[in-house]
Amino acid sequence: MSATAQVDRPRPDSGTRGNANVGRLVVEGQDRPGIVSAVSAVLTGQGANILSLDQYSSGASAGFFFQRTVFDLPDFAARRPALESALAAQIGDELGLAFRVHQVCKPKRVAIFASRADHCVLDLLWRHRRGELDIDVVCVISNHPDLADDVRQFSVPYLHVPVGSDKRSAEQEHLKLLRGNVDLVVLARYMQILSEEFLDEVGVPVINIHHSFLPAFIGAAPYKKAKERGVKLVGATAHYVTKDLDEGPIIEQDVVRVTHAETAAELAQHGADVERLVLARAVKWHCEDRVIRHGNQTVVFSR
Ligand SMILES: Nc1nc2c(c(=O)[nH]1)N[C@@H](CN(C=O)c1ccc(C(=O)N[C@@H](CCC(=O)O)C(=O)O)cc1)CN2
Repeated sequence: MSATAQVDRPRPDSGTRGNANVGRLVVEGQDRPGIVSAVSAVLTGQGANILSLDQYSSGASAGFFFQRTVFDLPDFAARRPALESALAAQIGDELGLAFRVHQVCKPKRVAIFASRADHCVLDLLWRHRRGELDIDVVCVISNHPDLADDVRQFSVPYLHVPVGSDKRSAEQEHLKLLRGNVDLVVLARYMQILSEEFLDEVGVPVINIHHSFLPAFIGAAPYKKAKERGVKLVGATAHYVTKDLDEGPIIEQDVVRVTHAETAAELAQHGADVERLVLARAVKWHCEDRVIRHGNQTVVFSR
């Protein structure tokens, strides 16, 4: 590992990072009275102490319920099976809700895809090196060789998988590298449209940063389209990837003011800062189990 990568760096005091006894519980489903009480009863009944709790109900009648709970469970690994069994019985079977449990000290394994633009992928690697992203960066995969040296400076494997006319063969190569090895794929300005088959086969969420304030300017060259439209704001959108281009559930967005005097290239420069920040927020929130997908929308329990 390079010398710079070994430099002590301030790590945000998350309070729970690396603590093997801390877990996160995400619960979602049809809303009804008493869910918060029932979830709390299961956790405390299994010896857990609730550290924080976020909850949202989408509406009085036929609404949906979403909850994220962080808890401390001594001897977590040994007691997790009993906890999940109790949740399955009392939250799943009795209340008809879906749930998932995560152990905080096991960061999500992330593969980052990039093409030629460096700002988003290098920003994620820089934030990871600084300790701002509690993730395990498994590799960077790109359809171009351009970024290899920059990425390898972060002691992260760089895998060049060219994409020609036969996109599926490239995707098959991707799947060999990813299947079973990652929990999340991040498209950091990766400029290839992923097939529906790939999205089904990769089996984990895929997050993309689109370089416009969706739903404006879907598809390629959004800054050129923005310049032609005479916009006064440019922005970026991080969303989950679906077969429908740039139509997936939005996780985070932001904008920056621009003027008539700026060229499309200058709009892109302003936008790049927003893209980096929006993608980093989305990756951080997803990997902290703060984002719950619901149809084509998301509930985000951000700080
Ligand atoms: N199935 C999906 N794949 C991708 C999505 C998505 O939402 N669903 N988002 C894009 C990212 N993107 C804009 O943010 C984007 C990337 C690429 C293109 C495009 O037209 N690509 C061409 C090839 C361009 C090239 O070779 O340089 C293509 O794939 O034919 C449009 C939008 C990432 N993938």
